[in-house]
Amino acid sequence: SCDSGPVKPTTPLVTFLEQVQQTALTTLGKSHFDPKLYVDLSLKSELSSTQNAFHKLPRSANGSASVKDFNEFIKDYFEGAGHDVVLAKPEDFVPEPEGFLPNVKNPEVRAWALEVHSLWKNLSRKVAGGVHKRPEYHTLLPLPEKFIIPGSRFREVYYWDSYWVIRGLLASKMYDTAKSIVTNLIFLIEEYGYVLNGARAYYTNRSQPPLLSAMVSEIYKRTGDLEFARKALPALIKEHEFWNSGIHKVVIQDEQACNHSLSRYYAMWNQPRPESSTLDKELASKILNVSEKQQFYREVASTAETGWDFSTRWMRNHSDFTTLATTSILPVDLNAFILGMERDIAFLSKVTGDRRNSELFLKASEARHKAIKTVFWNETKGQWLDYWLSDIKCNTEHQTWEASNQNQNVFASNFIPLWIESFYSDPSMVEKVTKSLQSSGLLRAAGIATSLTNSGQQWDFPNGWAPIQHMIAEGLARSGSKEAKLVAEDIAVRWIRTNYKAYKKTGVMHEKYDVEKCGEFGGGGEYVPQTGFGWSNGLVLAFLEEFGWPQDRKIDC
Ligand SMILES: OC[C@H]1O[C@H](O[C@H]2O[C@H](CO)[C@@H](O)[C@H](O)[C@H]2O)[C@H](O)[C@@H](O)[C@@H]1O
Repeated sequence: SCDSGPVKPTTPLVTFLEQVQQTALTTLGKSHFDPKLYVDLSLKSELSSTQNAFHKLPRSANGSASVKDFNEFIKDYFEGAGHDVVLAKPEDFVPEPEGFLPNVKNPEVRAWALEVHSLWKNLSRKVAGGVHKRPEYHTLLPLPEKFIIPGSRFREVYYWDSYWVIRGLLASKMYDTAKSIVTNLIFLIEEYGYVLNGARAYYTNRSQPPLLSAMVSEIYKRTGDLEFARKALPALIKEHEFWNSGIHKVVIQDEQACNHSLSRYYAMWNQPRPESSTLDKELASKILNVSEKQQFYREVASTAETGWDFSTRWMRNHSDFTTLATTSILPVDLNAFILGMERDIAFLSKVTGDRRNSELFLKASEARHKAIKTVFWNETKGQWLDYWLSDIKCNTEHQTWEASNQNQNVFASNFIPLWIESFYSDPSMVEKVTKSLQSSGLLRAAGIATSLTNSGQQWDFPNGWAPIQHMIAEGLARSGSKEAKLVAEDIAVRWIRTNYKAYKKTGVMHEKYDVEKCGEFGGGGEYVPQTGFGWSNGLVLAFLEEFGWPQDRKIDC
C-alpha cells in the first residue's frame, strides 16, 4: 500500500483541540461523547497559555484527568461550541411569502409546509464579530455573510447540503439568503481554491460533492440576476480546474484507444479527521505499518469528501472498514455533478455574453458525457456503475478500461446521471433506467434506499437521504417520459409522507430517514441521528413546489 498525494497542514489550534478531545474521552468516557464538540470550542485567551494550563492538569497513567479538573479547565479557557456562530434572523423571511407553494391545496399539508418554512429562522446564522477580529482563536472560518446550518452538531455551513437548503429557500422566496450562502462558498474558493467540506479550519483539506454551479444557475433562473451570475463565474471556473487536475484527474483509455478524462475524490490529508480523531485512531489501531495507516486515514478523509460517509460503496470488503478504497474509485455521481458543472458554466457564460467560455465548457461537457457513457454505463443492468481503478504499482492516474472493474452492486448513486439533462435526451435510455430502478430493490415503502446492504453505516440500507430522493425524482420527472414522471411523483409522495409523520411524532425534522418504515428516522454511523435539518427541510419545500399536493390526497401513511 502506498500513501501518496498532497497534505494540507491544519492550524495549531485544531491540533491542540484534538489533544483536548482525546483527554475528554479518557476522562469522561464514551457515553454521550461527541468528538466534534471539542474541535468546535474557541479560545478565551492565547493558545500558549491554554496549552500550559492543559499540560499542567494532573493525570493518571492512561492520560485521564479528574472530571472536576477537566471540566474546570474547559470552563476557564474556552467558549462553548456554537458560541461563535450567532443566530441571525434572515431579513427576507416573512411568515407566509406571497405565491408560496401555489399547488399545495391540502390545508394540513399547507400548514405543515409553513412550519417547515419557519424553521429557516432557527437555522440562520452569522459568524460572531470576534471571529473576524481574532480568527486564530476559532476553528470557525470568518465567512462574510449569513448562512443556513444543517442543525444540531452541524453548527457551520456545509457544501453539498447548501444545494438543498437553497432549493428550499427558493420555494420560500428567500432569494437574498440563498445568494448570501453562495457568496460564502465563493469566498472559500477565493481563500482556498475550492469549496471546503464545511466552514471550519479542520475541513480545509477536502471538498464535498461539487454543486456550487447548480446553486448559482438555480438562483439565476429564478431571479434573472445577471450581475450575480457574472460574479460567480471566475470562482466556478477555478473550482472546475480543482476537480480536473492533479490527483483528482484520472485518464481511462477505452477499447478503441480513445482517452477519457474523469475525476475522483482525493483528500489532501493522511491523518485522523480532527472532528472524529479519537474514532479514527481506534479504527486504525489494528494497522501497524505507518504508511498503511496514513493511507487508511487518507481513505477515511476522502470518503468524507464524497458526502457518503460511510458506506459499503467505498469498501473492498463490506465487513472490514479498514478496506476503504475511495481514492481507487471513479464515482458515477461525482462525474455527473462535474458534467452538470460544465453545462452550468457554459450556460452562465452564454447569458453573461462570454461566448468563448461558453463554447469551451460545452465541448468539455460533451467529452465528459461520452466518458460517463463509456466508462460507467452498463447496458445489461441499465445503470451507471462506479469504476474501480486497478492498483498498478500505485499509479492509478492512467489506466485501460476493463468491464470487470465496474462495481456490480446496486447503489442509489447508480441512477444519479439521470439528474443531468444531457442524459434524458435519449428516450430509450430513460425507459431502461426507469425500469432498472423499479426492479432494483431500492424503491421502498418510505423512499429510495441508499444501497441494498445493511452494514450499520449511515450511507447504506435502510437509510434514505434527501439529496438522493431529490436527484433521482427530479431527473425522472423532467425526463419527458410519462412513466418516469409517475415513478418520480410516487417517490416524492412517499418521502413527504414519512417526513410529515416523523415531524408530527417527534416535533422535528431529521437528517435521514428509515425507508422501510414510514415516519421513522434513520440511524447507524458514527454519531447519533441529528435533527434540524437543513437539506430535509429544503427538500420538503422543493418537492411540494415541484409536485404540489392536491386537496384530497391523504398525508397519512
Ligand atoms: O463528523 C462526521 C462527518 O460529518 C459530516 O458528514 C455528514 O453530515 C454532513 C452534514 O449534514 C453531510 O454533508 C454528510 O453527507 C454526512 O455524511 C461531515 O460532512 C463529514 O466530513 C464528517 O467527517
